[in-house]
Amino acid sequence: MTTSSKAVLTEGFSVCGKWNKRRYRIDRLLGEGANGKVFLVQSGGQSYALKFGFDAIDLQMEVNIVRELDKKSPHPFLHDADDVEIGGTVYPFYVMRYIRGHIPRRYMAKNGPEWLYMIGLNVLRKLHALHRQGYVFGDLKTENVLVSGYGEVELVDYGGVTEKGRSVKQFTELYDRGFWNAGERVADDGYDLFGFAVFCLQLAGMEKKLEALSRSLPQSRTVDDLCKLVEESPLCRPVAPILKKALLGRLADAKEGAEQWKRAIEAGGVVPSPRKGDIGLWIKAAFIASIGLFVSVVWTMWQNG
Ligand SMILES: Nc1ncnc2c1ncn2[C@@H]1O[C@H](COP(=O)(O)OP(=O)(O)OP(=O)(O)O)[C@@H](O)[C@H]1O
Repeated sequence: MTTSSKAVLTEGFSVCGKWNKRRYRIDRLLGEGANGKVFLVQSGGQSYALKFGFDAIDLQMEVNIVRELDKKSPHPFLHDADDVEIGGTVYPFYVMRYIRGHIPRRYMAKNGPEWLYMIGLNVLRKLHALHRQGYVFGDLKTENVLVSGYGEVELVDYGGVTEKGRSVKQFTELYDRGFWNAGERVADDGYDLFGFAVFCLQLAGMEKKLEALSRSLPQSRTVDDLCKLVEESPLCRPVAPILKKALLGRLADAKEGAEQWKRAIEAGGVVPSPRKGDIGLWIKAAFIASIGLFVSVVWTMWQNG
């Protein structure tokens, strides 16, 4: 199988799978990383995210992981995996649920920095769910988290997901425990929790200082410097003890992290409240959902005589 990053795929272009014969119309580019390009596509009146991989083997490994995780999920993430032939070259791709959301920075710019607390709590809960299945996310970073609604989060990019106990296969240096001389690059709960603390520092306005520290000599990079950044950041203050424990590997797991985080933000009175417009939307959505439920109950009763 040959792959290339040079495939020119633009709006309006249709991709038809070589094996499954499903057709996807490209709407727009959602994002691009080191491993592939992700497009918003339409098929059968539904929106999906379609990822073209730059490396066929890496993409296949990613698909295998998503398939494995889907086995225990009530909402499957993977929709299709196939190849497409364009101009005589075969490109592998997979199609997944489209996540409507913004990267945290954009969400926080729109809604306020205090949303860091809700986003953080929900990321810890997502990590806990993944860890319970025996995997570590690996490449946790701000680009791989999408936020919507009341700070709800979804993790995207399963390329770094690694079975516990193995070497982390895909990571980003800035978030990597090994890079900061704070532990091994081995998939355990603490690896993701370390990345989570750096993720929070990034969102709490410490990105320039983090970048500067990351340029220092490898032997002089220490976790103590990261702990100092936590102390320096006013936004981190209510959750500082938890972030420091995450950096120092002193949290038992993401569940403990989430419980402590929740208590800290409640005690600190920093739980963000939804905007008025959003409350209205929720009430409307709940009302519509209850009508739907009522109609389906009446329908079922009528069907059963
Ligand atoms: N299911 C999805 N729904 C919506 N947007 C998505 C989805 N999957 C990916 N994206 C967007 O596409 C971007 C790139 O995707 P992805 O991270 O999978 O690519 P990558 O090449 O593996 O990236 P990296 O270099 O970070 O490993 C993401 O940051 C996200 O903004």
